[in-house]
Amino acid sequence: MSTEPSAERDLDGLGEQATDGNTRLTDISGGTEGRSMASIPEYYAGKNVLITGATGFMGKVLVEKLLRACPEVRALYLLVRPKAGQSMEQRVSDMMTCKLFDRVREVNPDFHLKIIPISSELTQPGLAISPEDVERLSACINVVFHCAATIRFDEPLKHALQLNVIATQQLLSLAKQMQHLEAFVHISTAYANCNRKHIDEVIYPPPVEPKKLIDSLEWMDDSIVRDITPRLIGDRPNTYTYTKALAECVVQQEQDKLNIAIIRPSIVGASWQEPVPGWIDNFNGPSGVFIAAGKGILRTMRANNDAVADLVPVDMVINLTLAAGWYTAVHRRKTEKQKDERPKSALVYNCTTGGINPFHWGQIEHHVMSSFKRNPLEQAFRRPNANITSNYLMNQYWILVSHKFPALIYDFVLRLSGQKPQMMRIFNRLHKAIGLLEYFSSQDWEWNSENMSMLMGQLTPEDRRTFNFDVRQLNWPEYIENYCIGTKKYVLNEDMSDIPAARQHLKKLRNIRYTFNTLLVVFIWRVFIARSQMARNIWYFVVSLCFKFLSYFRASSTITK
Ligand SMILES: CCCCCCCCCCCCCCCC(=O)SCCNC(=O)CCNC(=O)[C@H](O)C(C)(C)COP(=O)(O)OP(=O)(O)OC[C@H]1O[C@@H](n2cnc3c(N)ncnc32)[C@H](O)[C@@H]1OP(=O)(O)O
Ligand SMILES: NC(=O)C1=CN([C@@H]2O[C@H](COP(=O)(O)OP(=O)(O)OC[C@H]3O[C@@H](n4cnc5c(N)ncnc54)[C@H](OP(=O)(O)O)[C@@H]3O)[C@@H](O)[C@H]2O)C=CC1
Repeated sequence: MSTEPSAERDLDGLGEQATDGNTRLTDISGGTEGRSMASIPEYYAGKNVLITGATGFMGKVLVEKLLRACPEVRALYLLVRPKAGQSMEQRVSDMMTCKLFDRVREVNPDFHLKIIPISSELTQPGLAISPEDVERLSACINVVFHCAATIRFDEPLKHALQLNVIATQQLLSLAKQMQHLEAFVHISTAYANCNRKHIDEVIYPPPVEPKKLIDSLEWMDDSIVRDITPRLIGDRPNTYTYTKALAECVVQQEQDKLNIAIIRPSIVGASWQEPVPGWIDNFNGPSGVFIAAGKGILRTMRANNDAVADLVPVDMVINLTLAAGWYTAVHRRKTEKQKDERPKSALVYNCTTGGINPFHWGQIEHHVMSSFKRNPLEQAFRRPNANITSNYLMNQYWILVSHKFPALIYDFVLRLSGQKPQMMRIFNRLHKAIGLLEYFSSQDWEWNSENMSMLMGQLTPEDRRTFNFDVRQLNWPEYIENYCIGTKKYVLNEDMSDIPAARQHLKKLRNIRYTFNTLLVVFIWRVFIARSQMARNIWYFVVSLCFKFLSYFRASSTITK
């Protein structure tokens, strides 16, 4: 149960209203309401759903799962912006041809008819939605899933604030105009409060009142904002976690007007089972690190072997999100009797694995390496052999020896053959990226995830299977193997039939390394031993010592026989 001391029973006994205004689920598995509720697919049948961030990693999985597992859903309205010379219609139709949608395409080839793209640029006033579309959405939307955000760790504060906080505020205003809205589900991050070691399923007081910050940054130019950013974000590592914390506060401010759920996933990784094991489409978080290690580029990284790696598969996060949407709407919808009641306060779901089924960075390293040795990536730079260490000096040493030195040699060879040097540039980008991730891999956090467990207790056995987010069932070695294969298949678009050739390539690299090491020894021998009398004397001394030891052990083993 919650660690917060002052909680009083909620009206229907299903939740606890704490004095901080946050609500936590109590044990309701025996409650009658859960049993009388419609199942998840029944609930979404005939509903109009609005999704932001649908072109992103999690948004795509959400759209796919909703279409596949809730085939009676009426329509999905996706807020999408035109990008890179493509219209929003073109982007959405490209998205639907992606492999991710193969399964739903098999079952319902006309699934695209349920998708209605709405042009929207979230950083613009009114989200740049046309008045006709606003009217349309206000009249028909029943559930909102807000996934859009900038997840870049190095985003300038003004932009991160604009997208993660102000856009959320504007979406909430739009939601308040929706006459038939039953649930508003906001996707946050488990790291929004990473300045704390123990994180409950509550919304913590924000580092600053969002409105005050928005007003003050409005008149400042970018260079001033850049200068004061470190002071503002304080003990948070980046503008991403800082603005996501502010966004939670903005959402909380509307909790008396809307039925709200907040989902806080930790590090979202490739899919566990659905629609296919290992589906992933980006380099964010650990995926880029795994690929760099699999390519043999990354050899060292600062991480704590014993710290919990709080990875959570994307399909589990989406299953929880859909279940939370259902629960928020069904449990919190005002009944005839409760017509005048205000919605209850927002429920927060920490969607994490570490407290229930922990796995550590050291184990991840081991399984990633062995998986890429079994299923190598094409054209690896070196044989995969990355080591993580929490020792700063050790890491710096290996960066010099295993990153910079080989990059220099490689670029030298490229220059000699008339090509443009590139390896040092790649390493510089890699160092920047892993530098931003190290904060998360060098320490661990404790999340209370009771609302997640309690929500599971509310599902029918059938829903529990279809919308499975039981992280106890995760078999980590198998998951990591599929994750690595997924990066190969879906991010790098490599063919699995090329694995024998990739293995041959690794053998070639191993032979090159043996040859290189032998040549190095011969070189050292020639330069230092063969040319200097003192080095020769030391060498003979060491060799004779070895012989003496050897004959001593031989003699002692003969005596014992
Ligand atoms: C074995 C060892 C085990 C230990 C393993 C430890 C792992 C320890 C993980 C901790 C993880 C914590 C996660 C916190 C949990 C959250 O809350 S989730 C939010 C997670 N957010 C992120 O991960 C975002 C982090 N990324 C960034 O902030 C920025 O991308 C970086 C790292 C600053 C790099 O910025 P940049 O230099 O501007 O580069 P960017 O344009 O992003 O991409 C670089 C290149 O990557 C490629 N690329 C990037 N994205 C894509 C894409 N979607 N498709 C194709 N190519 C792409 C492209 O080649 C691109 O280059 P070009 O397009 O220019 O040719
Ligand atoms: N990935 C992770 O590990 C984690 C993610 N989260 C949260 O989950 C949510 C989804 O993350 P994820 O899917 O990984 O992120 P992605 O970066 O993959 O997707 C972000 C989405 O937001 C949209 N978007 C960004 N800027 C705008 C804009 N100005 N106007 C309209 N749409 C915009 C993007 O659209 P476009 O395609 O046009 O750029 C894209 O659809 C986020 O809220 C994130 O904070 C939480 C914890 C971990």
